[in-house]
Amino acid sequence: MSFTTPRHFPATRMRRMRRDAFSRRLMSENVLTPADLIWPVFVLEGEGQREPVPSMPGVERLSVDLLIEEAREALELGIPALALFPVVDASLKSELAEASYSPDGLVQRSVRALKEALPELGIITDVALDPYTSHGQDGILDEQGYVQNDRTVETLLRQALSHAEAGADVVAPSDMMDGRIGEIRQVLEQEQRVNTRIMAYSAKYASRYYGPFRDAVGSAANLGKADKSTYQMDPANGDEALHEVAMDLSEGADMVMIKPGMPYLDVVRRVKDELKVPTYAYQVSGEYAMHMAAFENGWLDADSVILESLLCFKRAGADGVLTYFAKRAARLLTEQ
Ligand SMILES: NCc1[nH]cc(CCC(=O)O)c1CC(=O)O
Ligand SMILES: [Mg+2]
Repeated sequence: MSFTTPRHFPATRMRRMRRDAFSRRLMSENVLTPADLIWPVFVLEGEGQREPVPSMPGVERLSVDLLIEEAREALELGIPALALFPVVDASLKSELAEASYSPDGLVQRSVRALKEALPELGIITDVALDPYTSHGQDGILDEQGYVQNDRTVETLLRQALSHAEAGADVVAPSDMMDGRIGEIRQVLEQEQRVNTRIMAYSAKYASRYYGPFRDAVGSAANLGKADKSTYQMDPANGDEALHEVAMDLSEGADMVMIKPGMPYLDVVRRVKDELKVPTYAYQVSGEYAMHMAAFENGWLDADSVILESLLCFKRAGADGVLTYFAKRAARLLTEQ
């Protein structure tokens, strides 16, 4: 018996196709392109304002004039859309979040300015009250501190309509109240806004990976130790995500989202398999912060890990990814 010759030449050697770049490329099942990326951004009042977010190195809050310049680059890199989040001054926060639907609020003004400067760039607005409430919850509280569903939905309707009227292409309710997609859809139809798309944060989990985002928009201090588990989903649950997504679709959502991203890719896969609709995932602030911490320590190679992390969303079935790495990734993809 010779040890230099295998006894059974395998008919299948998986490594044959991996031997050369051409055959690796031919059998590649998924591809990441700039068209898969949505860039979440934080907008500030004022002009010429730029503030770093300490727990998200490389991410800045920008006033809209500077944001337009950054957004122009994103558009040139092939990024289809950005998702806008406001940093609301503490003096405008209240129990009832009235500032959320002001026609001249920061978001509404920023949408108008962005659409005027860059009409082809899709603008997605966040429909939720947490940047506007004095307590940092996504809704309006009763005397016991419980977030009231239907009372909150009334305010979300006004907020969503004010975004649509400012010119938002997509409104994205991230609040997890029941029934809000159907109500928003009905109001948009009534107000002749039939082409305003709804991206529903359908399966949004009560996650601690949102911490750096809450620092960025300044809701962390107001929220304190309170959590959002009476309306956001339990990380233990998967079937429930399908129920949530199916309901939002039946109420009129055009796109659905799973959030957070990387620890929840099984949910993305299940949603895509079962419902076969435009499905997005959010690589959230905590995922960004973890990566950046490792990059800054020299523990992971930034460029290749960023692209790998985003490609894996595609493999899991996502049609697109909201990621703070959007511009960096698009630049890398353009250079490749
Ligand atoms: N409704 C607010 C909202 N919209 C997006 C995020 C998180 C995004 C991120 O962590 O990157 C949150 C935070 C929360 O629910 O507390
Ligand atoms: Mg729901």
